[in-house]
Amino acid sequence: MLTSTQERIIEATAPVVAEHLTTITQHFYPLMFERYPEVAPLFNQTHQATGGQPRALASSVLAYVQLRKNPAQARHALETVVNKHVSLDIQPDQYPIVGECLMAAIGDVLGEAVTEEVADAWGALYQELADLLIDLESQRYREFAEAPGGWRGARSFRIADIRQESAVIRSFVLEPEDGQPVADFRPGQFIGVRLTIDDKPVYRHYSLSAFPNGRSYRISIKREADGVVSRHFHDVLNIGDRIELLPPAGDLTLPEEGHDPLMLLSGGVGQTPMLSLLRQALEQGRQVVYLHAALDEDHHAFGNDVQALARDYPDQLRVVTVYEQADDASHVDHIGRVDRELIARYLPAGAPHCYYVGPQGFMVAVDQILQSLGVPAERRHFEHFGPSRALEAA
Ligand SMILES: NC(=O)C1=CN([C@@H]2O[C@H](COP(=O)(O)OP(=O)(O)OC[C@H]3O[C@@H](n4cnc5c(N)ncnc54)[C@H](O)[C@@H]3O)[C@@H](O)[C@H]2O)C=CC1
Repeated sequence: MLTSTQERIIEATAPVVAEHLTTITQHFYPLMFERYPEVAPLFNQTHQATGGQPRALASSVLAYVQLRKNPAQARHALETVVNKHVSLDIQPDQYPIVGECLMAAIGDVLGEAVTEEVADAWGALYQELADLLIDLESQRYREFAEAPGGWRGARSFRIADIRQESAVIRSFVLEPEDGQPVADFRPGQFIGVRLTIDDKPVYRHYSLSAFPNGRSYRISIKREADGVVSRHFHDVLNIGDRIELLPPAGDLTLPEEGHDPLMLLSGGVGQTPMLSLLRQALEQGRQVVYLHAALDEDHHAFGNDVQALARDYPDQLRVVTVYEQADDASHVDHIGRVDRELIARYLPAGAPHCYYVGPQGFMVAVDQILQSLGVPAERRHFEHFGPSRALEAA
């Protein structure tokens, strides 16, 4: 609980902190990595270079400052952060490190404006936020550990199978070394992966690309030319190699039951969370349009898996395939990029929920088109693979 003096100080200084928050968070990360190099592997360094991570932290802090008086809304706003933390197995003892470095960064950026009282109020606010996150995360760790096939922390898996799905995407089937069952996840969720590369630990999370089966998990990874971990998966790891998995998490999920029609739209490797969402939606008896956009035929992954579902659910599933480039239009529904006319043609009647994942430009385009077609925000669901950001044109 903040004292009334602390509350007053937060209110008075929030606008100036908000104004400088991105500068503060940009300063914060290098400062933290210098003081505590052991936490650096928890952060994808590419997202530092692009500024995505500092922007995401700034917007979470801002959202919390604005919503903290309404606990339900504050918890909802922090859901994405909690999911990322769970998939990295973030623990309570890491919060004081962030708190200390964030306060130091605020002091460095705002200078003399940060009196002892101001620092004390913001320190208390950080502690309130940290306590809430620790509480939400420990609940999630407990629930997963108690589920049949669940665990706490890292569990050791072996690569049981590898399959090339397209020119750039490869699937890895992961089975636990202990031979015991693995817990179900919610279709659409991702899982934390911990590996050692050049003797250093690295963490990532990847969408689970196959439906829960109790025995194994599957992730499907695009090889990125400058991606340290994706190149390691593609170029170094083989069947039989060991990796560690952290709990699954993520809120791009369907309610347990539902009958509203769905439109799922994916671009490129954004199809990974869609595959299990699609199957779940069909099992729920929903009408589904699944639109997938790929660069071309060589980059089109999982085409056979989706066609198999279309055969199993002929009355429920409509598959729409879009290639940016193709010589022959006979086996695609559209050549080029998604546009308003295309989406309008396939958008299910009624009040559909729409889920979309793809490169930023794809998601921005889809979001704007759906909005213009009258799909309200609460029926538009999307997820960023890296730090969250607004769907604004780059
Ligand atoms: N939700 C997320 O955060 C995701 C991020 N990505 C990232 O995006 C990058 C590219 O991913 P790839 O799988 O190689 O995609 P890609 O380059 O193979 O493109 C996939 C599809 O998206 C379409 N597309 C791309 N930009 C578009 C735009 N501005 N408007 C409309 N359609 C557009 C392309 O025409 C193509 O059909 C990668 O770095 C990847 O990590 C990819 C998928 C999901």
